[in-house]
Amino acid sequence: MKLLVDAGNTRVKWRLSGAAGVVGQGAVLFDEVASIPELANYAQQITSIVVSTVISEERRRQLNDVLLERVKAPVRFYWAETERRGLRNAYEDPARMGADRWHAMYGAWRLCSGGFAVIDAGSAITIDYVDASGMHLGGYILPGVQMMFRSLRTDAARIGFDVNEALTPVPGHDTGECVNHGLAWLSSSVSERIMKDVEFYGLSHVLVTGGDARRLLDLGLSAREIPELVLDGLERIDTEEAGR
Ligand SMILES: Nc1ncnc2c1ncn2[C@@H]1O[C@H](COP(=O)(O)OP(=O)(O)O)[C@@H](O)[C@H]1O
Ligand SMILES: CC(C)(COP(=O)(O)O)[C@@H](O)C(=O)NCCC(=O)O
Ligand SMILES: [K+]
Repeated sequence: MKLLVDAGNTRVKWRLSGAAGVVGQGAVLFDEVASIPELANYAQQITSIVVSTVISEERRRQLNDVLLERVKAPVRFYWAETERRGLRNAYEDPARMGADRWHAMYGAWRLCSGGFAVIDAGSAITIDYVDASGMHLGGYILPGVQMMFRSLRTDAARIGFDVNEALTPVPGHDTGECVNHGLAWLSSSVSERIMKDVEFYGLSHVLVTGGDARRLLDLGLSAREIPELVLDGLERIDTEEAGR
């Protein structure tokens, strides 16, 4: 069995894959990784651990140690690349790109024929466009919704509000509404702009993933949600590398 891990800045998404397919998968906070039941239950059957991560080097080492305490199997980390099977990275220095972005793009590349947009609504929101030839046109990095709520709460003295994540992008009549509706309005504006870009670049597919994907969909993004797109791309890459 193979344990696949997508360790983002908020949650660690994991998948246990066996010969017959997915045995289990889930998402936990970083500090909860040690308590994933499948790690203990399948420790003897896991023969490799495969990781895509964007966390700090210190946390990467901690994650590596937590996994190895429970599972005696080789851990392999995969990072963003210049090119793979026709998908070409726009970054001059691909090592600077978050591994999750490359793995999500690769998952989409293997899934779709034609150009596509990939949106990963996580701690940060990433948007990447790839044309039908596999050329990465480039992308955007935006603060995620929790990051935006936190910044208002910590950086503005007189803004007190309860987060209710109302999905009503209409003008607010008090501080709480101005903040909650404001972020809904901003998210709906992002969704609308993505749809305009998709038309402008002639892309055929829009894929969305991440913990806040549903929010963007509810605020107007017309896209196909693939919750485990990063893990899908990571699994394909590891399978290809194993076959070399
Ligand atoms: N159980 C949860 N715990 C934390 N965040 C969650 C949860 N469910 C949904 N979310 C939302 O998902 C976002 C994190 O998405 P995720 O894709 O896990 O991020 P990352 O890949 O950066 O770790 C948070 O900003 C939050 O709004
Ligand atoms: C932009 C990100 C923080 C998104 O990560 P996440 O929100 O999923 O934790 C991550 O892709 C990253 O650390 N990127 C490095 C910079 C870059 O991609 O150019
Ligand atoms: K992510």
